[in-house]
Amino acid sequence: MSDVKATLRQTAYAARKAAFDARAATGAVAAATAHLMAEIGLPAGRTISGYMPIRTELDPVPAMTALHGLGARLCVPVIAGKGLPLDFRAWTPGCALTEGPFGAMIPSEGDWLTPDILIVPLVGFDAACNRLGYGGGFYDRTLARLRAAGPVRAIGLAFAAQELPALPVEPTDMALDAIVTERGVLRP
Ligand SMILES: Nc1nc2c(c(=O)[nH]1)N(C=O)[C@@H](CNc1ccc(C(=O)N[C@@H](CCC(=O)O)C(=O)O)cc1)CN2
Ligand SMILES: Nc1ncnc2c1ncn2[C@@H]1O[C@H](COP(=O)(O)OP(=O)(O)OP(=O)(O)O)[C@@H](O)[C@H]1O
Repeated sequence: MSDVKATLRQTAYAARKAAFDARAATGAVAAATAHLMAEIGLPAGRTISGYMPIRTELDPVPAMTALHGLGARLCVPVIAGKGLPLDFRAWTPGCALTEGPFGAMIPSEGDWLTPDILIVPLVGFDAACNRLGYGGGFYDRTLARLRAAGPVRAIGLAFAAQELPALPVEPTDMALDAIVTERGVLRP
């Protein structure tokens, strides 16, 4: 299973890099941001997790900045430890950041929040909204914990080129509620 996923990861990385490199010409980030804002709906009073992009991930910061301006509380993931769910620390536009594990920036200080909407980074996805990440299982553990506690919406954000044929699904894999790309919104 992990071999199959590793091969799929390589395919999705290459596709993501090509889409990332072309993003200024395609306008993919602005288009995906607009679809994401529409999918989220009214942000006031919500606690929404975004992420600080690493490598060639689609940049969610324009959407996070807009959502903050519309009255949402924003937060970003912080790795608590191997095999543990993610924690989420409050983020505001321009807040002080330090480098966390794997190169993702994390807020230097701030409250720990529990998101009710998650904007989820990913390497690859399929038409059923299954998600392939970097292989740490962090979002699977996090979504399992959050969904056990109450309703949450997990929205993947990706370039359309990151779509793969049907992914192998393990019992611990948590599907997303929707995936937003520059082409629109995909639902399972
Ligand atoms: N922007 C962003 N922030 C995020 C995540 C993410 O996917 N994107 N995460 C989502 O979970 C967490 C970070 N998780 C990560 C887990 C593994 C690797 C990684 O590069 N893994 C290596 C293989 C494993 C290793 O070297 O030990 C790799 O892919 O080469 C990166 C991030 C929290 N913050
Ligand atoms: N809720 C869970 N409890 C225990 N182990 C889990 C859980 N969720 C995932 N795992 C384990 O984590 C490992 C990595 O999972 P997977 O390959 O699906 O990660 P990923 O979704 O690609 O990574 P990430 O979410 O960090 O980006 C697997 O061995 C899986 O069994």
